[in-house]
Amino acid sequence: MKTSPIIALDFESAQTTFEFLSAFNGDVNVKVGMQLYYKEGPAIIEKLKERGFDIFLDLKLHDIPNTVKSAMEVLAGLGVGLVNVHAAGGRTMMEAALEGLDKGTPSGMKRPSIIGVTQLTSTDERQVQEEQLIHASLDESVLHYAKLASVAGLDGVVCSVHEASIISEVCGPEFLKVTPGIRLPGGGVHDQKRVATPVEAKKQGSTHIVVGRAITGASDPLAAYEEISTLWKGMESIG
Ligand SMILES: O=C(O)c1cc(=O)[nH]c(=O)n1[C@@H]1O[C@H](COP(=O)(O)O)[C@@H](O)[C@H]1O
Repeated sequence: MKTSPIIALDFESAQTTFEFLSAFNGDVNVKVGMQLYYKEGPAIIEKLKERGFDIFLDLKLHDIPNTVKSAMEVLAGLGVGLVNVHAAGGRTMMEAALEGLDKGTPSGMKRPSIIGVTQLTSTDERQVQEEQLIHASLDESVLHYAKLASVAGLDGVVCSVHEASIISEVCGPEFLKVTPGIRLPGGGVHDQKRVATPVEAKKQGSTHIVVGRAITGASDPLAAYEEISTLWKGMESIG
């Protein structure tokens, strides 16, 4: 997947999605999540591919290994660039996901990259301790899941910007660190807990940023995208 920001297409239908995308060209990366995929099904992927977009299909699979393997076998045929699972599903489940992807990728096509969600960016320290009853810090939990994903053979993880640097140190700079929770300085945080700016994301070693409402909710989405993209890419030439 290109390193451009990934726009989260959290829209209710194909119609609103394509109205929004009419201002953008195929150079942007897009993310299709549960809402849009459950509404429109695989057809939305085909339509986005026709427009030339690279696609992150964010369905966050988490089930028994056999079910995840079979589902990944189906998703592998869609021609998306990136898919994900919850790392909390465990090593065997992640290995099964990878096996399903390998099996389902049509010959001549590249296997989609696969990443494990560590701790959602809407999760904070208290929830890890009290709700998940994990007797470790949030950072330790994220790193634990990143190591588990790495051992299972996954290409990377979803994490917040705040854990990207330690994950790079432990799992290597090539290991994907896809970071949502991106906001411009002073932007609304909404339901996110671990947020950061595009500049911070680059400094901390994120390989990709996922941006939804900071772009889709802006009065001028294209201008917001370009501002975020410039901040994100601008750092590349420095660092
Ligand atoms: O896997 C994801 O994409 C994801 C993981 C995570 O930990 N946090 C997270 O926000 N996301 C997704 O990233 C997007 C963030 O949207 P905004 O908060 O509007 O920028 C949403 O589509 C979420 O579903």
